[in-house]
Amino acid sequence: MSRIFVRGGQRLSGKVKINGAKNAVLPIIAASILASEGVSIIHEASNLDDVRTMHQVLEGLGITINYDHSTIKVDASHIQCTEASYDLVRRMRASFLIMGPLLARCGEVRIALPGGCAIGTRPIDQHLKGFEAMGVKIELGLGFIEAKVNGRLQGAKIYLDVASVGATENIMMAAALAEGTTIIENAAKEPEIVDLANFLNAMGARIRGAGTGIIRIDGVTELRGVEHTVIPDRIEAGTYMIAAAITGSTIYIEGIIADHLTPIISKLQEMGVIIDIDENGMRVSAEHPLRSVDVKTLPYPGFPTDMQSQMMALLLTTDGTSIITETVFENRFMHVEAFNRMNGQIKVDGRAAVVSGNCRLVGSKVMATDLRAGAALVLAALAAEGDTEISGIHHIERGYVDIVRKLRELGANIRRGEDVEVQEELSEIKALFATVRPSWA
Ligand SMILES: CC(=O)N[C@H]1[C@@H](OP(=O)(O)OP(=O)(O)OC[C@H]2O[C@@H](n3ccc(=O)[nH]c3=O)[C@H](O)[C@@H]2O)O[C@H](CO)[C@@H](O)[C@@H]1O
Ligand SMILES: C=C(OP(=O)(O)O)C(=O)O
Repeated sequence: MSRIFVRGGQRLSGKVKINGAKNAVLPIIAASILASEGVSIIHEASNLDDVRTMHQVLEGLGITINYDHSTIKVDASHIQCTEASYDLVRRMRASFLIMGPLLARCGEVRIALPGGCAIGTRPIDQHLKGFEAMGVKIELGLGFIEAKVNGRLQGAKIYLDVASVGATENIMMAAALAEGTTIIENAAKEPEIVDLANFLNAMGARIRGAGTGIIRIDGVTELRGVEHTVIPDRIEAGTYMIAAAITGSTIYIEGIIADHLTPIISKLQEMGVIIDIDENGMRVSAEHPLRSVDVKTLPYPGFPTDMQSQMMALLLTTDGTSIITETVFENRFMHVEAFNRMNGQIKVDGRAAVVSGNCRLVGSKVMATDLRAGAALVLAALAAEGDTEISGIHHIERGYVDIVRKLRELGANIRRGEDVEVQEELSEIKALFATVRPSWA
């Protein structure tokens, strides 16, 4: 099994370039299903496991899709199948985002219930509530959903009980081809939603208000493929900002939209990190000790839950005690156990974690339990004394392009490799077989 090995204690320096946002490109690929003519050309489609999974999902629908050097081309003029297999959908929650586009284009879909990171129960009731309001009949089978609409989807007024990113995206895509107007109230405001709306509008959709709590979609009868460049990944950028802060280093982060990073920038500044923004990126510079701060995760423009575990790694090294409150997902503290194995002192009480600073992090064998938890362990390992071996790295590879190479280029002592013990055992077995001659030989 592959592992990431880190020897802590190196200062970082130099420049790192941010790739296209995973959470923007996935809905945009799903939205390309809506184009009944023309080819959608999507640039900055990061080379990530999740993007490859979405590629396979569309291929499974019989759509022509081609992925080459961060550019995806989708020709969805012919859709041969409206079913998404359990095998693909369980791997990645965002595959569920094909439901809205398929309902709008084909009037039916059969899709497995979604999987993804183990960070909470993650229901889909708000997606389904939106589709039902638009006239869709939904049947829940064992692990499957079957949905159908007679004729076109009907525009509706939909109030989301929680400002769900996925539900906002799924409903917005369905509504783009619906008859009449759809209004989504208490919509999510994340930058990835604005990027999706920009893509849809370029395709011919009529969407207003994306990025605010009320989105109005006037349905149109057809959409066409267009060319689009995905926004930079604010969570990848935030992760490298913390890499600089946790190692007391100065690095330059290139290719960002600073506005999307406001909640992360202001928290880090509160801690004493110096951030200089210019037109190409930002210089992040830190000297220890940094100040401890309290953090509460919230939907955008609040502090992102996808940065909570990375922030926890940093708070272990600051000068006092901090409280982190996770309000978005009910089970997103799985990384605490691994941090405590590295000599961290964190106590969890419901949705709050009390993080003791001034911690002498010590290298250890730890396991990534989800994508961001994995990234946070890499960060903690950069600051720890000695060697850390991180398993479960398939989680990290879902969402970070070349994290090992990028950190090594910044000066980190980090490599990706196979588990040494397993390798040693394998070579012993190979050596044993080499000495055994079968009787017939
Ligand atoms: C691919 C993608 O973009 N993933 C992001 C997206 O996930 P995702 O779109 O799954 O997250 P949501 O915004 O939907 O979830 C937010 C909260 O709403 C709840 N909920 C959601 C839908 C629903 O029908 N009912 C319901 O109760 C969830 O359980 C959760 O507690 O937004 C999350 C919150 O910023 C991020 O952590 C994920 O990285
Ligand atoms: C939780 C995440 O992804 P997903 O919604 O795909 O599980 C994430 O990007 O941190």
